[in-house]
This record gives sequence, structure tokens and C-alpha cells, in this order.
Amino acid sequence: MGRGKKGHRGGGGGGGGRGGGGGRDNRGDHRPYQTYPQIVKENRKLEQYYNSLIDLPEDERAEFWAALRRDLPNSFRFCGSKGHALAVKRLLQTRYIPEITRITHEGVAVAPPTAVPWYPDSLAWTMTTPKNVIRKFPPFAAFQKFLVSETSVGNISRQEVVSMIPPLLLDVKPGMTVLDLCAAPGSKAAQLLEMIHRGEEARIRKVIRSFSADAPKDDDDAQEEDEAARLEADPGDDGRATGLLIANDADYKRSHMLIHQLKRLSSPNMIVTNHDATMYPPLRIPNPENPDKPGYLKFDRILADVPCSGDGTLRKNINLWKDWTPGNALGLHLTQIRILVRALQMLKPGGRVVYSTCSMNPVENESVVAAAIERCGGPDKIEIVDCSDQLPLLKRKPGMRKWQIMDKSGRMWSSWEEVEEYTKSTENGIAPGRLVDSMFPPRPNSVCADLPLERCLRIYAHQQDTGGFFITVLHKKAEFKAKPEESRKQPAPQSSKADGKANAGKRPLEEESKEEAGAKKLRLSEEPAKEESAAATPAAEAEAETEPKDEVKAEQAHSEVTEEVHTNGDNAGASNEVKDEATAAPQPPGSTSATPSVATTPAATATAAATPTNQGQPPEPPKRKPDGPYEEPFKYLPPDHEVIKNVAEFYKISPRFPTDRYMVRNALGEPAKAIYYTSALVRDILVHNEGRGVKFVHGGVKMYVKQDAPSADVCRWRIQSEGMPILHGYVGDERVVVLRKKSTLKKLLVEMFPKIAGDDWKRMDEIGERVRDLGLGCCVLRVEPEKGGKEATDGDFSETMALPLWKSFQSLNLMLPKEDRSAMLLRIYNDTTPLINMGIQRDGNKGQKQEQQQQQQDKKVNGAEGGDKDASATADADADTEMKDAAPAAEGEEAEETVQEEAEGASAADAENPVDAAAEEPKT
Ligand SMILES: C[S@@+](CC[C@H](N)C(=O)[O-])C[C@H]1O[C@@H](n2cnc3c(N)ncnc32)[C@H](O)[C@@H]1O
Repeated sequence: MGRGKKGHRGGGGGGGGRGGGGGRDNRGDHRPYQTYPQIVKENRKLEQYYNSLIDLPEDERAEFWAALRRDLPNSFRFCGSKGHALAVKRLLQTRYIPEITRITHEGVAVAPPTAVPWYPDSLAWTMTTPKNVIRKFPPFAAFQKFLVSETSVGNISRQEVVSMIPPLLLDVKPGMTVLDLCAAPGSKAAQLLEMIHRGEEARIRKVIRSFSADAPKDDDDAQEEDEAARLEADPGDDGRATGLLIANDADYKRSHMLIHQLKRLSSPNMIVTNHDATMYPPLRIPNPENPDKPGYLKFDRILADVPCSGDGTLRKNINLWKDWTPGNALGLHLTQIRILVRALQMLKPGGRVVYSTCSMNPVENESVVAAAIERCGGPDKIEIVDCSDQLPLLKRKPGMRKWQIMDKSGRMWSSWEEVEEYTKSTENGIAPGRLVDSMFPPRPNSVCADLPLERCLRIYAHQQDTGGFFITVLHKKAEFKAKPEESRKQPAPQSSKADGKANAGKRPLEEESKEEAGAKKLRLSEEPAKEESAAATPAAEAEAETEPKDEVKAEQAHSEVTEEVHTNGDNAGASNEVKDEATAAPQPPGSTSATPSVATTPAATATAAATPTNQGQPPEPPKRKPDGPYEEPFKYLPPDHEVIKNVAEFYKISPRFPTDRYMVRNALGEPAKAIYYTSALVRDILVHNEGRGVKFVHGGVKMYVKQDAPSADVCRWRIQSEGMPILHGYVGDERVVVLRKKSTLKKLLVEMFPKIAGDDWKRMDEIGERVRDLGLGCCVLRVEPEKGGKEATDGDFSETMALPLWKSFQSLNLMLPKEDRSAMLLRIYNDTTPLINMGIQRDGNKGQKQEQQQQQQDKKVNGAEGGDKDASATADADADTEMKDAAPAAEGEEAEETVQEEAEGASAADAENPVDAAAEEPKT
């Protein structure tokens, strides 16, 4: 979000009162926060193009442009599990909205946030007060603190309202396999991940209750919850989520933003990859029906939120007013088609792809949808889903059936025939830059002539005071063999034979205009990593569902074919052998799709081979460049590994908790510093694709971290807070401390290292005796707000949670980073008093050495180093997550354990200090 760098607030400016930030923020002359020059909100070609394209009555047209010239309202979404999100939302309603309603700014009453009417459970909110006012106007201080604090711990996502729509229309259900092809920075991916985990907590509790002898069967709440927890929604794994999200981005740095965004959801069901979506590699999975041949993963749902010119974001990215040119969109059209075709190839029949952009331009929208459907076999294979009954409160306009294209010079073209006519009449026979056939509406004789493009959704800024957006939902009716990409159909050149042919194929793609360079600069965040990538075309075509026999050979073949295509669009011959490795891919565990996943058929391969652009081997993911970023391998531990047996024994973990999904990230495959946990499907994917060049950059939840233990009986592997939600229900009572009182929790949150030696345990109230008698080491602090007492009516303290607690000889400590403690104090107690380090306050006469060790430990445990840094980075990022300003700093902070760290193992100092707080981002 802006970081104060965007000169939103100007009035006046452009002619006729059209410049500046627009009405609502420009009351009076007082502009205390304006520091940047105004941008004139005018662009002749932009206005001309959309005035001719978008059919609106005159008064609505005026609203359309007025909205685009106004500042964008703030919006945010409560995230995480639904129960938790509702609890945080409640605070907004009960604590902050009444405060905000009393504020006046520049003499005008402030409008409080309002719930987005079409978002389920009112979890999305919008507010017109500018961000810089919320940040700096003192009466907003408490609300601002709430936003920053909850954003930093991942309970609030600052997300543009329109960007919340595609995941809702994707209709993800627990158990599904989902791919987000262009996912960074990850706000939509986070929504998708939440959907995969929907209902999981209640399901797990239900299952655990069913096998636990002393479970409170007569507890009313439990019974009610049992009924609500629909086990059949995802029954495969004792209530645990079996679905999968693969979040991908072609940009390596941005793939690390994804890790930052998604790690907070502590999901073992998620993988982050770093590939060009136009040639996303096929992923192997086990094939139980024919174990000798690999199966290939197909997806129930795919989101293609593609890189685009972004003119729907004019309100936020006001530089677009001066930088918009028609070339921006033209240069992305082919990449967008390739991404969508690849998505449809990887989809299961019966599955759903959502294609979306934040552009209003049909060349990136309807024309891409039509071209992709055409290449995938037409409406018999791919259907545009009618969403008119979905999100009924969302105002939308229908997609276009007819449109014109504006070329780079600003000239309008109605059809490809018109372009061809013109080209023939010119001396050099070269078509206007970048125009290709597929940009125009489907021809009357094409299979897509009657495509119901009106089913696409167009959202304009004035309809509900948002950005502009385009969304289409596609349903795959049957498997297909994608047609090869035509050689970028260009009118035949009239002159020079020798160059002519090459030019015909190449010119529009190779000519990178100033406009395109401008577009790339503008939408850094959405810049295609390899626009017109040499590898893109044949890859997507050929490799739909096959696997090469010889990976190196395939790679060579791949580059040969690619080169040919790009040096001569009309190439033929040079057929590389295509391998017939047809394998019916098994249904991945947990899949709920009605149709089984389908893998390659020999026929599919044969057809692919017959075409000039895809006769090569299906591509294997490119091997990492020698100088490319190094990712740690993912190595799974055998269930009978000593360390796994040791943690199971120490924490008395129920045998119902799987022991075959623990993994480490180092080449030796031995636990050195951290042990991760993943779902079964994530494990299968990571294991079966090892060494194939698939660029996995993240997977797994950090479950245990190694540390020094005070005695040989104490387990050296403490439970990490991010693994706690997954594990705690299976930990034996011996290692559980139950806390019921709000006041006791407050003490543990405010005090770091409260002393328990001697009689000091008595200070710990209700848990005093329990912690006195508890064995040393890590345990689960299970917070279960007291039922029936006064706590029961306290809405701020009503959620159950599980937190890691460490008992040493002298003291106790909650193993949470500082910002998590502070966020909980604010949320539950509306308290902002500083934390107290009881280690420092202790009587200096006793145990000097221990004291020093404690303080050393203190620094790490409570985030004096990592935790604080992390918090500030997150707050600073301000999570305007759609665009590029998500903190780049996140990259380093979120990096996985490095080789060095793993190889060295924990240093002595680390081992003493039970928490690597910088790496902790627990779900609180
Ligand atoms: C519109 S943004 C995605 C926003 C994201 N879905 C979200 O909700 O946070 C487009 C993303 O596509 C990525 N990208 C560009 N070209 C790509 C390609 N060929 N394959 C995969 N990702 C690509 C960009 O790095 C950028 O992060």
C-alpha cells in the first residue's frame, strides 16, 4: 500500500477539473499530507479507446470516469480459519467502529468501514478514509495499531476488493487439488488455501473426540460442533485437510513474497514453485494402478490471474494515467493465451479454471478467452460458465461480443480482414505493430463464433467504488488435444521473399516498443517473466500430459524446437520423437472431482507430434542454471528414525498422527536444525519429482526445532508454534497444560521468563501447580476459556488456542515472537503496555551465569532480533498485496533454512536458545 509515495491528493490539475485525487479526499484547502506532485488524470488515447468500447449511457459514462479519477478506498479481509477470522472481525465491529464513528476529519464526520455486501460472512471490509489519514491523524491511532498488528500476524490481509472475486468464483472445496499459476504476491492464493482448510479444525476435533476415551461427550458445545463438522467434506485423513495448493510465480523474488504471505497460514498442504506458467511442468505422482509407471497430477481448480496491462488499477497506480498506451496490452496477449491454454491442459475434465485480469481491455480479456477455447477444441470441450447466480450482490457488466483493437499508433481496427487489406495495400507489407488475428472477435465461421462471451464478468470502478476487473469461469467438459499456436497469424508480406517469411512470423513479437517497455516498468509486479519466451510456445503445446524418457534429451529437443519456432514461424519437418508414455494418472488422494484425472493418451501425443510447432519431446522443466538460486532438497525421514521415535515418545503423540510425513531440508536427509511436516500428497509430489528440475521453493510447516536440553531425559526437539495447530490435538496429556483464565494468559503474554523456582510457581495462578509438577522441556499450553464463568461472556476471550510453552529449571516461557504477544495483548485485552523481561528483573545474587544465558536466550526467543525486524517489515509492506509494494525485505526474512544452517546444525548458542523467533510466524 502506497507507503505515502503516491501523490493521491491533488485537486484541480488537469483540464475541466479532471485531474487530481477526486472529490471525497479534497475537502477544503487543508492538505497536510500531500508531498508529491500531482499527476494529471488524463490520457487522450485511453479515454478515446474506452469511450468507443464500453457501451454506457451518458450519465453512467461520466460516473465511470469520475470513479477512475478518485482515490481507491481502503479494503481488507479477515483471514485464517473462519472461526478465528470471525473473532477478529468482531473486534472491528465492537471496539473500533464505535470509536471511528466519533471521529471528524477536516470538519467532516468520518465514514466507518463497511462490510462488502457480497463477500461471505462479511469478512471483507472497505473504507473511504485515505490511508495516509488513518496512519497519521491521531484519533485513528488505535485503529491503525489494530490494522498493523493484525496484518503483521496474518489475521488481516489488505487486499483490493475486486481481487477477492476470482477465488470465490473458483469454488474450491476441501480435498481439491488447486494450482495458482501467477500467484505472487499471494492474496488470492491465501484465499484459496483457506478454502482448502475450511472446516478442518472442527473435523479434527470431532475425530479426536471420537477416539479419545475421556472426551467430554456430553458437552453441548462439542455435540453442536460434531454436527457442524462435516467429516464427509474431506474424510480421507482423520479430518485433516487432504487438498493441495500449488502457488507458482515465474519471478523468483516474487515467489518468495508468496512464501511470506502463505507461511502465515501454517499449511502442510501447500507448495510454492517458480516456473513460467506457459510451460508449467507436469508433476509426477504415484500411480497405484500401475506402480511401474508414474502418474501425473491434474488439478480440480486452476487460477490464471495473469500478468496484464493493469488499467483497471488506474485509481491506485496513478502513473498509468500518463503511461497508458495501447501497446501495453497488445504485448501481453499471446502470453496470456499460452498461460490459459496451459491451465486448461492441466485441468481435470469436470474441473474449473478462473481467468482474470485487472485490465479493461478486451485484447487481454475476451479475445484471450476465445482464442484459448478455440485452441483447446472449442465450446464442446471448454464452456464459459454462467455466473449470473453467483455473488448476487456483486454488480457486474457482461463480457463483450464485439470490440475493436487500437494499435500502437492509436488507430482503430474492427477485424483481422481489415488489417490484411491494409497490409496488402502498403508498400512493405508489414502489419501494424503487434496486431494478430486472435485479438479480434471470433470470426463468424469459427467454432467459437457463438461463444457466450457475455458470461464473462466485467467490473467497472463506478459500480461499487472499486478498481476495474475482468473474470471468466471456464469449465472443462472433456479432455482435448490443444491445437498448436498458429504462427502468429500475420498478413503475408508483399515484398522481399527472403526476409519476408521470417518477418511474417517474427516481427510483431520481436519488436519491443517503448510502450511495452513502459508497461513492464509500470506493472513490475505483473511483468511476465519471459514475455515471448523462446521456450513458451511449443512447451505448452506439446507436453500436455506426456513425459520424456530421457530428460536431458528432452531438454535438448525442447530447445531445438523452440528455436525453430522463433526463427521461422512457418517451420515444418524436423520431427523429434515423441514418446508414447500414456499413463492414466491416478486420482490424487483427497480429490473430490467427479471425473478422474486423465493423463496422456498415445493419440494425444501423436496428434501433438503431427503439428509443426509441437513435434518435439514434451518439455521437462528446465534444469537450474549453474548460477541460479539454490534450493534445499526436501528429504523425508523414515517413520522409524530415532528422532521421530524420540518426539513421539516424549510428547506421547497419538499413533493416529502420521509419522511418514516428516521432512528435513538438507542434502544429507538428517535432522539438523528443523523438522518439517507436510500432507501426504505434498510428500508424494516432492518425493516423486526430486531431481527432475522442478523448481520447488517452499513446502512444509516447521514442526520441531532443535535446541539444547537441560537434561538427557528432555527431548531436544521443541514444537514450533507454526506446527502447533496441526499437532496439539495428538499430544498426550502428560505434555499439556490447560489454561482457562484470561488473567493467567495475560501474565504469560506480558511476562517473558516468569520465574517458577522455589515458591514462585504460586504466582502462576491456576496453572501454578501443574507447571511445578510438569517435567522440563516443551509442552502444549492449551487455552480453553472457562465455560459458564464470567469469561464465558467475554467475547474477546472466547477462542481456544494451543501455544508452545517451555519449562526450564528457573522459569517458564511462552515461545512466541514479540509481535505475536503484542498482537494477542491488543486483541484480547486491548492492552498496549510493553512486555516485561522477568529474567532481567530477577535478583542478581542468584545464578549469575544462568541469568546471562536467559538473557541471551531472551533476545532470540522473543524476537528482539528477528521478531521485531519481521514485524516492522510486515507493517511497512502495508500489505497492499496486489501490487509490487509488498516488502521486498520479506524475501530474506522468509528464506528457508540455509544449507549452511542445516549443515552446521544448531550452534551451541542456538541450542541454548529455544526459539528462532525470526522464523516463527504462528497462527495465534
Ligand atoms: C496479476 S499478478 C498476480 C497477482 C496474484 N494473483 C495475487 O492475487 O496476489 C501477475 C503475476 O504473474 C507473474 N508472472 C508474469 N509472467 C508469468 C509467467 N509467464 N508465468 C508465471 N507467472 C508470471 C508476475 O510475476 C506476477 O507476480
